[in-house]
Amino acid sequence: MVALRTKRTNNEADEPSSPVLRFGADKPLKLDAGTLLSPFQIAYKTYGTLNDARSNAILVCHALTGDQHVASTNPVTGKPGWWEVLIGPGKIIDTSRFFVICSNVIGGCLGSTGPASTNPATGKPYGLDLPIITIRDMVRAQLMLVDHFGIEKLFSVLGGSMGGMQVLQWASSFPERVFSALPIATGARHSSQNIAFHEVGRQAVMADPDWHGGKYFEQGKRPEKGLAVARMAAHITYLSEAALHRKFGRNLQDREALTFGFDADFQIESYLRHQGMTFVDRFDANSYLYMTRAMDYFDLAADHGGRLADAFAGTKTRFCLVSFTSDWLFPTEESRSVVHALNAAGASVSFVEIETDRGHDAFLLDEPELFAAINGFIASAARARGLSA
Ligand SMILES: CC(=O)SCCNC(=O)CCNC(=O)[C@H](O)C(C)(C)COP(=O)(O)OP(=O)(O)OC[C@H]1O[C@@H](n2cnc3c(N)ncnc32)[C@H](O)[C@@H]1OP(=O)(O)O
Ligand SMILES: N[C@@H](CCO)C(=O)O
Repeated sequence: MVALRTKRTNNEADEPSSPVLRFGADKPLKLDAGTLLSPFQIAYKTYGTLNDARSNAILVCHALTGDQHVASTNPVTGKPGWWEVLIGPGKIIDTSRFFVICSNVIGGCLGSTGPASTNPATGKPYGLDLPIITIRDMVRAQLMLVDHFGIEKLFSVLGGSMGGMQVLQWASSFPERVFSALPIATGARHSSQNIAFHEVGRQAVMADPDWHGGKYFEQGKRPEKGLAVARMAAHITYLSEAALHRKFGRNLQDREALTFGFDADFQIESYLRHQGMTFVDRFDANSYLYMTRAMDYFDLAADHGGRLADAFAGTKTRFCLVSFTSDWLFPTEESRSVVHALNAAGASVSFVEIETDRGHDAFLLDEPELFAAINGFIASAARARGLSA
């Protein structure tokens, strides 16, 4: 695998107490694209201890640009784990009680096989020669990891956004392996508008002359400008108009007056430039193409003859769906249609819509109502599973 940039460090060396582990399956991964991925590797982290009955495992699925560093310092950014507010000893997902697994998805760029990995056929990075990866492929790979642990049934699978898509895919493809499921700020398909935004981002990457048809590593280049623009556009969709107004309004950035030029006069411009610049330090451009494509292709109803309820036929999994009022990327209607389908399938399902102006990325923030919903759902599922408090 090609190292992304100087900021990237050796994960294991950085965190001896909580190392990134690597799993290499001894059989190939059958991809929806019709080919086999072999060999392949999953980078993952675990927190807590698997009990003797192997009944306390929680799989956390990350979003578009997330990673396995869910509950401990991210060695690439030096920031806390992306759900460290939620997961850890004594926290809502209490790792002194549960065994938490979080893996970097296939196609990603934090240690699992992705477009920056070496293609065994050429000895060079795959680039666009990596087959398209789907949400179902990601889940099939995670299943091999779960099998590797000898876990028959996951106590819970949870995640937001693209993580929520994986949760729904798990519950649909392997219902007997999932006791409870918590899909947050997600939907059973990617909408036309969402595909449109992703296409803008991909075109920004591909228009960067440093992209070189995806073979930029071989040229010693990276399409940083294109990727930064892609992230800037995408980042707007993770927030809400109300939150942007509240945080930035029309405030000027480090100046008293407009400059009558194209510098970042406004705070919001400066903020977006910052989001774009910091993103390219931690993410690979080709991975961004693959991750966005995986979300675009996701359509659980289409995989079941157009009837979403059939994706969950006969399920015994307990579900809790969560949406946010200001999320215009995955509006509440998307969650509600999953709830309707689960009701039609006779599933056990609860649903919470949380009032907030923080938009789609509210699931990554300290949202008391979100935490209360997760806490209540996990506690009730744990009682039903016979896991003592
Ligand atoms: C689910 C997973 O798997 S994790 C996914 C990967 N991670 C992410 O997507 C996180 C990136 N997303 C974000 O940071 C999102 O903005 C949020 C919504 C989650 C964070 O929200 P908040 O905590 O409210 O942070 P906020 O949006 O204000 O951004 C803070 C950053 O903007 C910077 N910033 C704020 N105002 C300005 C400004 N006027 N000019 C320049 N930079 C600014 C801050 O310095 C801070 O920078 P840092 O993150 O490098 O420290
Ligand atoms: N902001 C998050 C969620 C996007 O859906 C991410 O980049 O993964």
